[in-house]
Formats: sequence, structure tokens, C-alpha cells
Amino acid sequence: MRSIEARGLTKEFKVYQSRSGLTGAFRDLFNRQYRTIRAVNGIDLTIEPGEIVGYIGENGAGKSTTIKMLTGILEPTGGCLRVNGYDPHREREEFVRTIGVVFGQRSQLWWDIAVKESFRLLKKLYRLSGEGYRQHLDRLVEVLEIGPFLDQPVRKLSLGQRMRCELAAALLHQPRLLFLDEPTIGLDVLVKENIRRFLKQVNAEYGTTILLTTHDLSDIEALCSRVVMLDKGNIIYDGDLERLRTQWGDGRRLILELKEEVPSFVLNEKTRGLSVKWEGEGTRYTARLEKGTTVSDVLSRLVPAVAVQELKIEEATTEDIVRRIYREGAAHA
Ligand SMILES: Nc1ncnc2c1ncn2[C@@H]1O[C@H](COP(=O)(O)OP(=O)(O)OP(=O)(O)O)[C@@H](O)[C@H]1O
Repeated sequence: MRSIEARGLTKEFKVYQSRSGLTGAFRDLFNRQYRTIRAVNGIDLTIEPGEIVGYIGENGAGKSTTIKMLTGILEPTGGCLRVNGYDPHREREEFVRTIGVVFGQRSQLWWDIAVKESFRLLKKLYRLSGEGYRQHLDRLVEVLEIGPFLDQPVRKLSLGQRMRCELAAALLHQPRLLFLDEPTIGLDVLVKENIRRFLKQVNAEYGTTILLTTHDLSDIEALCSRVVMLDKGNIIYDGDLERLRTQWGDGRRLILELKEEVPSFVLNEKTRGLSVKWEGEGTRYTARLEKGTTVSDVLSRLVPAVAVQELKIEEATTEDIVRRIYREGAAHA
């Protein structure tokens, strides 16, 4: 059974539009006008058990709306959806036992009670019992190093401590599929590293499928072999990170320090006809090399005319690549 299978998944929102002025407000009283927003536009998405998939897109692309449909919070307007074999919205009660959810911005733990009391409530909610549960909990407490905070109320924990407790809470019932929405937002580098290591471990040991939404591309680099990129409700890339890099990552940067100041128009002139964008001024320039243009193409034009003191070549980072795809608005798997 597939973890996620969506065909033509669509969500539309009807938004009330108010007319301007007093007459407009008066007319709104009797005849409201609505506008339809198609937040998710007929996407096809299949995720197999054990995959770790990064779900990315700019603000407003439709990520949260998708996750809300996949977790059963929102009912789709159209399309077919099965998650862990269930219809998430219609079979919500049985379905939620098979998933875990961590939203970085919101807590599923009770704010004023001790963490272990929250765990106890969740245990009742999921109807968990027995030695298996005890051992699993002990393991989570040990690996996430949350033992010292179990007696404290959530409101007294730091963000990093709370996130580790959230992860434990989301995994108490050993779900087959884990949804993570911005799990490392606001955390310092060390805590981020620990959380990523833990997630890899959970995935390897229990075969837990993970769908991760994040704006932090280093999460994706550390965890996901596959990325799904959303733009205005449509999937514009679904494939591995490596392919994304090779298809779009030829935008290398050449960083130059010149012996003498040279105006930028000279560099533009010398490299006319090549796909290169110059940034900088005086003696320091960066050449952004676009598709097809190589470092030696640029240097062979420059070196006879301009004295170069030092040069450095930088590969485009995933962040550069993704920004570029967002800007240009398309990518094909
Ligand atoms: N309840 C709602 N009512 C009306 N419009 C909505 C609602 N929820 C989302 N939208 C609209 O749907 C579109 C997609 O929003 P969504 O929150 O899914 O994007 P997102 O990719 O998660 O963005 P972000 O990264 O900012 O969280 C946006 O245009 C948003 O304004």
C-alpha cells in the first residue's frame, strides 16, 4: 500500500469580496460577492512507504493547504486521495492513528501541564498500552534526550526542548507516516542537526515515511532524496535533488578580484554573446554563469584585456537553484 496517492487533488476557497464605499457596503448586505481561489490545482502525487520527501514552494504556493487535505483537516474540492489506504477526511478517526504531525509553529502538547501528562493523555487518546508502548516511549525519551523536561510544563521549555517533545508526541503511536511542517524553524544549528539525525534514524529503523514542508533548504539537503516543488497550486518539479542540481545547477559563480579598477561595461562588452551576468564594481566582480557558459569561456575573453589578481569558482547552492526556479517559474522532472 502506498503512503500517499493523490490524483487531480484540488482545493478551492471561496473568498468574500467587499465592495468599496458606503453604497458598496450596503449592497454587500443583500448580495455578497465571492471570488474563488484555487489553492491546489489538480496535483498528482504518489509517495511510497519509507520515502522522505521535501515539499517546497514560495509563500502562498499551496503547501499548507495540501498538508491540511493529506491530514484530513480540509476536505478536497476535487480529485481522489488515499493516505495510508484511508480517505483522510471521511475516515478521520481511524486514519489519524496511522499518522504523526508536527507543526513547528503550533503545539500539540498541552501548554500548562507537564510533558509526561501530555504523553499520558495522548496514550489514552490513541488507546496505547502494554510493554511495547513503555519500551518505545523509553527509547524516544533516551534518543531525543528529553528525560530532564518530562516533569516541566511545556510553556517553560525552550523552543528546541519543546520541538524534541513534539517529535516524541507525534511518534508515540508509531505512525507509518509523519508530516513535518517547518520542524526546525527558529532552532539553532546544533539542535537542527540533532533533530535531523533523529529523523533519519526513525526513517531507517521503523521505515516511517516522512513528508517535510520547509523553507530551510538545508533540511531538504540533509534529509530528502526527493523534492516536490509547488508553484501557484501546481507541481512544477518532482524528482531527486541530484537531478534538480544537474538540470538547474549549472549557474556557477566566478568571483574575481582585479588588479585595477575596471568599469562594469567593459566586462559586459568583453563577454558579449555569453550567458553571463555581472555584479559588483571597481576591482571586485561576480560573474553568474548561466546555462551553457563555462568558466573558461569567460576567462579566455577576459584575461587578454583585464588583469586578474585572484579568482574563485563557486557552485550554485540548492538555495540558488530553487530561487532561480521560483523566479523563472518552471522546472520539469
Ligand atoms: N482558509 C482559506 N481561505 C481562503 N484562502 C485561503 C485559505 N487558506 C489558504 N488560502 C489561500 O490559498 C493559497 C495557498 O495558501 P497556503 O497557505 O496553502 O500556501 P503555503 O504554500 O502553505 O504558504 P506559506 O509558505 O506562506 O505557508 C494562498 O493564496 C492563500 O491565500
